[in-house]
Amino acid sequence: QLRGKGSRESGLPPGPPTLPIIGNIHQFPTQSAYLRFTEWSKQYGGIFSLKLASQTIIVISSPRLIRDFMDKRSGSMSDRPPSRIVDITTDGLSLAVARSGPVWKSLRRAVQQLLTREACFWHTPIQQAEATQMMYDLLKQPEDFFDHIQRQTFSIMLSTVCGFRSPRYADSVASLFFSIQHKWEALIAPGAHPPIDLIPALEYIPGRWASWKTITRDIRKQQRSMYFNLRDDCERRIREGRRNGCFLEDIIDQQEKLGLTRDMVGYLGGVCIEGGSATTAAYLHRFVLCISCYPDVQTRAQEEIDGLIGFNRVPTSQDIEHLPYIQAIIKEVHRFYTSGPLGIPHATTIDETIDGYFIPKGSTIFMNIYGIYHSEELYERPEIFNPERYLNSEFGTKPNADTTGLRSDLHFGSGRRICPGNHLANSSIIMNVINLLWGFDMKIADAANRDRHVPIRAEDFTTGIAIGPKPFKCNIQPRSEKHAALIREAYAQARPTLSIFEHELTPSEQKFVEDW
Ligand code: HEM
Repeated sequence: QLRGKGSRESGLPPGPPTLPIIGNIHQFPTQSAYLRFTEWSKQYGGIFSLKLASQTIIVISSPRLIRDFMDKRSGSMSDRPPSRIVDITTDGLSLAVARSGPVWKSLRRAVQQLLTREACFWHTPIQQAEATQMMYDLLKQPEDFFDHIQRQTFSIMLSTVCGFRSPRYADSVASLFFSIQHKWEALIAPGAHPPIDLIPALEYIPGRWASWKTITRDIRKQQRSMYFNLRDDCERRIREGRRNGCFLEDIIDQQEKLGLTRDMVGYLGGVCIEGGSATTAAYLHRFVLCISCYPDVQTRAQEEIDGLIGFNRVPTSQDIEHLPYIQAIIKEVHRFYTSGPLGIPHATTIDETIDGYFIPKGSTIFMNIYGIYHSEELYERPEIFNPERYLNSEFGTKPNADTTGLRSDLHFGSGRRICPGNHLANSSIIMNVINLLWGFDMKIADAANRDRHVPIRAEDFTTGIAIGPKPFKCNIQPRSEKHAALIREAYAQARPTLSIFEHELTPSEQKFVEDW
């Protein structure tokens, strides 16, 4: 039975040499797999394979192959790899990591109602009001910018999905959510836990020698408690005749038609909050990092925005149409260090061939977004944060680069699994980027790094499926007293919109809102 195990079958794409039985297990990175995958892609090309015992892994780092294989043949490319850890934690009910099949289909159909471009239009007022509170938070406690960003992205999702908000970060449901989410993402990242899917016997090792068991059990308990409580609150409000038009109310109304169980409804709310909070927060953290480490970019962006808006009003997201350099910054932050460098892995449901290679049914497919965004064949000095590249060409690529298949939203994934939250994410990003550049000067607080261009250092980033910078210090100050006054005024005007979602605040949150 063991004969041939671990070796690369003929017809598979090339890849690093394998060892008998284990294949490439010994070389598989336990963290930041995107960096190793990118090195291998330089050696083995736009498609390469790895063997983890009998399991086949395919890594695609070519935009053309992503288009031809993952987008065009999405029907057979939209499964997720089986994962015992995911099953134990979520019972297979978490949309983002669920296997394709009737459960995923029902969940995906339901989530799309919340996230169409038209539906997102209705979420704009709360997004705008939350972005305004964040500017106000930064006036009051600039040193806590990292938490203010997380609070904001979480609170937007909580309001749209569950109909109430989280006005502060410390000791709140927002901070609890992020602590669970960071553990969850780190647990399911490629290579982060023992290979129990390949060696099922590992599951029988007693818990005291297998820390993943305790972590998995804790995350399951914490996620279910949070997500099911949010669902229960919503059901209670419906029973008491106190609807407020949130997404979960619609879902509960249509539960039968959509084929959802109560557990699925709970996980649906939870996965929207998961999908929308950490990724967008990580983007904004990266934005602040890049913009504060590249002061010349910040100055140029502020000149552009001052020329359009001046100092007599706060910006709105519609201004973005007239701000080409800031549009370029938004794209460059995605390219420079994308939130999900390998996306979420897909899996094939039938045997496939591509470019003459054989891809067996059940292969795990990684889309190496980081590798594409850092390809020297596509980008001039990809390791430098340089928004100007997007003023010179649509995709920011160098002259004569082969851009076949490249698209500007690769960071949202591919095919039928493509991120359904892209419209919501884009509008939050635009609002916050414009606000921050208009209202604040951002400088990296570490004297050694000030005014020096940041290198990309993986060790400064979290590890997990979605990554962002680890907490860092940044001096954030309003650009003038006039800006600060306009922010205070805008916050006062945003209060009525925010208060629509404040019907269930705890007494201490209520006091916070009154005193803030
Ligand atoms: C900057 C922000 C965001 C980034 C970079 C991002 C990126 C991604 C990526 C790469 C995937 C995997 C796609 C694939 O498998 O091919 C994904 C899936 C998903 N995202 Fe996002 N996302 C963001 C914001 C959001 C928001 C605001 C929501 C709102 C609810 C959301 C909800 C989801 C869900 C539910 C899935 C799973 C889809 C499925 O498996 O069918 N994301 N996202």
